[in-house]
Amino acid sequence: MNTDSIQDQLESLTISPINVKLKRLPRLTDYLPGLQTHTNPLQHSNFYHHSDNDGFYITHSDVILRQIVFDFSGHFPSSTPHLAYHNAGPRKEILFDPKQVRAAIVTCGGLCPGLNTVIRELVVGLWELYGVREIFGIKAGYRGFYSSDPIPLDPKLVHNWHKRGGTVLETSRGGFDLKKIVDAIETRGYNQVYIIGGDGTLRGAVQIFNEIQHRKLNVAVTGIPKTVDNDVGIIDRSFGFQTAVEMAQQAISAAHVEAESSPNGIGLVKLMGRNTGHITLDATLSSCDVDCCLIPETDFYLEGKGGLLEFLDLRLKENGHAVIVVAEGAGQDIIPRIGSQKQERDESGNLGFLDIGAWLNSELKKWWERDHKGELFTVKYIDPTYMIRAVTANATDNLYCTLLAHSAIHGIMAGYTGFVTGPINGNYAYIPMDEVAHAKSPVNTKDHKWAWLRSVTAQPDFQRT
Ligand SMILES: Nc1ncnc2c1ncn2[C@@H]1O[C@H](COP(=O)(O)OP(=O)(O)O)[C@@H](O)[C@H]1O
Ligand SMILES: O=P(O)(O)OC[C@H]1O[C@](O)(COP(=O)(O)O)[C@@H](O)[C@@H]1O
Ligand SMILES: [Mg+2]
Repeated sequence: MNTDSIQDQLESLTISPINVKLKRLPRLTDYLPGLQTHTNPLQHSNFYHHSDNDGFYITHSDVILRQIVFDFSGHFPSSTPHLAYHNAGPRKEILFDPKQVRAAIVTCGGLCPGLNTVIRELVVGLWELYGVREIFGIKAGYRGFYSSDPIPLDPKLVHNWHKRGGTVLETSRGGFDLKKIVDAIETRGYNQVYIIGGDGTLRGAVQIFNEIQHRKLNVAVTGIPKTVDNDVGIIDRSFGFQTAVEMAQQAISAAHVEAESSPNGIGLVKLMGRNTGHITLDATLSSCDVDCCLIPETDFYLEGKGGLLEFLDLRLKENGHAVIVVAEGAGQDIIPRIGSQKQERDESGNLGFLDIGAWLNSELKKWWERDHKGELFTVKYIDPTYMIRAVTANATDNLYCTLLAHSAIHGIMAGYTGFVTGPINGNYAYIPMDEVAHAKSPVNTKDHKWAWLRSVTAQPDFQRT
């Protein structure tokens, strides 16, 4: 169909009913049917003006479609159901009496810019929007539930936390003991649990939620997805990611300056990215200084036709310098392991990596010595690791963290449980927690963005012919 006829067709298109499948969210009333409802205290707030039909309150029938891009040339609407999620936001009726709420907040896993903003906004939101007065911080990750006393939190205490990197509550890996955690939740009398963490944390949160249901406790659990690597699926992107990309760019700029300022200079930057190359990819695309971007989602090799060394040889001849950016999880298969060297795991069970940056640095030097002995050459290796995540969130991420925190509060107050809040197509949605805990988000090397990267760098595709 040509463009004009599609235009004509769209001008008068009637869409027949779309086949939508709404992702059901667990609610406390699923297993505690007698719970009383309360009017949302925002109804009496001086700051929020709302009437019944101004759209301020979100109803259970307000949904967000997962897929918003369609092919109108005959495939829409299809018989395959379109997934939909509940829209986040305040509900007119809530399932908690704010005076009875005892909220617990915990941060788990690695750091990410914006953690303190989420904590701050959970505290301020619970306190100011709903009038909750019992809010507790759990120290140092999951183990804090059973191994230390909680920290009472209030808006005064947290007022400037968004200006600090890291997490004031502290975090840790490992220490997940389901029975001890749920026992502690029960004994301490928490009835709202806010768990901020990545895929591992969310898998633990699903178990906590299941155990709470099993014990029929009046406790709602929500997850707030945190990952500097942006490797959690379904949501548009994770908080802190943009900030990390900005920081990564500083390292790339420095590598570029160093490389440009030496004959045959190579700038080599290693960035975070355990299983995904999102930070590396976005930092490369936004810097425009990178000659080759290496990520875990695609293999690469050094020697021979179409390899990295041949490519660098050409770039150095053409430009006199080159910049390589590599994600920490890339190239793990090509680094030789010494003897019985095993891949170690951290306390959470995540595989440790061989150092791709240090290995490339040494291989590049060996290559030059072998093939270009006597010619000037330098590699400047920059490994900013923790510098890209141990910073405060930028303005965009701060705003994002605030909306996430408030959305999580509204959802829990409405009696939803076992859910995660996150943006889908730019709108905040409530998503079943077990779905997010298992959804990955690799870089798609078949899509337009990766093709764009390849066109910007003109790097090899590393497909051996
Ligand atoms: N499959 C799992 N089941 C229960 N708890 C888990 C699981 N995976 C990780 N955890 C716990 O979640 C916390 C954070 O996990 P980790 O993988 O370190 O970070 P992240 O949540 O950022 O992925 C740790 O306390 C860890 O013990
Ligand atoms: O903090 P650690 O244990 O040194 O871990 C570093 C890892 O943490 C990350 O920043 C993020 O990992 P998580 O999302 O699992 O917390 C990875 O990019 C990196 O490999
Ligand atoms: Mg993880």
